[in-house]
Amino acid sequence: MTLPDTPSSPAGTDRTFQVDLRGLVDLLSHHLYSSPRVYLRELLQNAVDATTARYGLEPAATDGAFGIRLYADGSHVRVEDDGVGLTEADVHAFLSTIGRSSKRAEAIAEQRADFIGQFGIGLLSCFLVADEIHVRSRSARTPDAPVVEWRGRGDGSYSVRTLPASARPRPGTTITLTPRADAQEWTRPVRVHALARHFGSLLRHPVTFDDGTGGPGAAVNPEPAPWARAYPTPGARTRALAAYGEEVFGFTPLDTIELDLPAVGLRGVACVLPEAVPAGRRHGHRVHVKGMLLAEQAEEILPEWAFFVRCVVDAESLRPTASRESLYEDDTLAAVRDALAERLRAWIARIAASDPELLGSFLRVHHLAVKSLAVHDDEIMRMLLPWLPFETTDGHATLDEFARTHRTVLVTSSVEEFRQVAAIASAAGLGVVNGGYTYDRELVHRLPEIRPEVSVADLDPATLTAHLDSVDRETELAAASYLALARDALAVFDCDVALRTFQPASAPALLLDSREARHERTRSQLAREQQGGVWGDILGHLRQEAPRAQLILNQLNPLVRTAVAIDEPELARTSAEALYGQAAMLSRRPLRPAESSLINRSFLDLLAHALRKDS
Ligand SMILES: Nc1ncnc2c1ncn2[C@@H]1O[C@H](COP(=O)(O)OP(=O)(O)OP(=O)(O)O)[C@@H](O)[C@H]1O
Repeated sequence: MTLPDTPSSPAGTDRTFQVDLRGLVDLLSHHLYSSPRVYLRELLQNAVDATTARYGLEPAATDGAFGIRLYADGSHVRVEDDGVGLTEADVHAFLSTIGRSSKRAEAIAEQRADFIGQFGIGLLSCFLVADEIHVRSRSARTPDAPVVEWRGRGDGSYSVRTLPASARPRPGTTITLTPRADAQEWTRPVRVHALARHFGSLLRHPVTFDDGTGGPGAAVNPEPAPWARAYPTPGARTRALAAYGEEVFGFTPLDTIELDLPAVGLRGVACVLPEAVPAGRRHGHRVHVKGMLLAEQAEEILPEWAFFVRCVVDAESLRPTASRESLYEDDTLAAVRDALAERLRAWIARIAASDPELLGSFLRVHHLAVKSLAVHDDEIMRMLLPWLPFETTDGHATLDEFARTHRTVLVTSSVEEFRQVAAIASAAGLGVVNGGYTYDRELVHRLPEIRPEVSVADLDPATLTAHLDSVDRETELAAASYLALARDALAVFDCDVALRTFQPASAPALLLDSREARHERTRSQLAREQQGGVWGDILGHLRQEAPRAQLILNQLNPLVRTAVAIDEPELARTSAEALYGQAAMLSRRPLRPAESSLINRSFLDLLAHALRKDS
């Protein structure tokens, strides 16, 4: 491919980047901001920063001397502040230069941390709802500078003119937007008011809203944040925080935990969820920075295990990203996350020590979260392990209750193993805990650390078989030929067959089939299928001495007694297959195709036999 000849400029001529403003606004709206509504947050944020700068300039000014007024009458949206204002030079430098921000200027470097903005792009978000931004400003830093008017348009053009002092008698800035017809949704008075409340309810400078109908402006942030107010009693404080949590999140918290990290100027409240959430599903938290709502779904301020709370926090020193909808993952954020996690642990420790009723309700709902925490946290494990509920052969019980009746606690490694053995183990007087759920087995094994008198062991099929009573020699001999037939019929499943007595007598058979045994069977089956091939050799070499599955027939069961006495070989075989099928179904593990067809076949054979007998 040849490039067309283009008139080339002499080497080394410097040119200036051209910015396609429409393209840039499109980029912001589709990739940076989640919705056009952020225009109002950016306008408010600029007004707040300007007001903060004005207080910096006039530290003696009384609280509330400088405010922010918001108007929306359906045709215009206007934000007016008593902030530091702009001179004509400022307007050229900051308003007309994308990416430049007065808040990064060296002169105010020490104040930079006081501002929310820093990127110099926020104002562009106004183009999401309007084609033109109109700014009229008067500088408080240079009081005799003329009033300056700037009009910036979405096509990238702008104009600046100066006006006499009477055009804006006091320092500050007024920004007016004339919304496009397609943006009415975001600029209607009711919506503007709602957005102002949404983003600005915790702002520290007074903000009012006026819908142009002539009434007095409504306060957007009439009260300080609930944690910053004074209350007559600690109870009143707790109730107010819970009511705030309910207003923000829509649920009545089980409890509230006040958060206060002076080092980063963070305050807020964590609301304990009254209902369980699926493990690992993290809930977003509301993060305000310097009062401005930044993120509604921030996950990063708490560790993963803290999914039992939702927080509202307001921080001075967290850094927003450019979209201002999430936080920079920096050292401060990591330190905040650790410190907040510590607060939650302290709350758990406090209720564990002093509020058993609350602890009970908390663990009923959030035991999964606590288990995931206890696995990595020795202190929480020691404090709470005795109180945590587990599925056991005595039903749902805390480990403390369970260990009182079972000095040896057996634990299964899977839910299905527990299902297989629970009824029989419990009838044999064994105490078994279902260790198949996430964290449970690991936690049960740590019980002796806090209850040294208790021992914990893994329950394997052999342990259980050892607890089942053998039958007497005579019975064993009488059943020998049936057992041999049954072993032969079930050899394809690598399953041994034995006769024992165990309770409950209503259970005809028990299939002890550990996960390792099943893996081993799958492996040897593959090795057989691949015989001679490379894979067959490899799999053949991997043969392990894994336990075989065991079908244990219950001599106490009337059906089994009849079966072992059958002298018709075909029927005996079918009955063994049927007993295996029923025991496999009872274990509730997924059946293999060969097992399903065995169940079908044995059912039909037995049916045919029964019908033949009747006819
Ligand atoms: N209400 C205002 N009063 C005074 N100056 C303002 C006002 N609004 C905007 N400015 C000036 O315009 C500049 C650009 O504003 P813009 O919102 O685009 O960026 P920013 O606030 O500096 O940073 P960010 O992109 O993080 O919001 C500001 O740095 C500030 O100098």
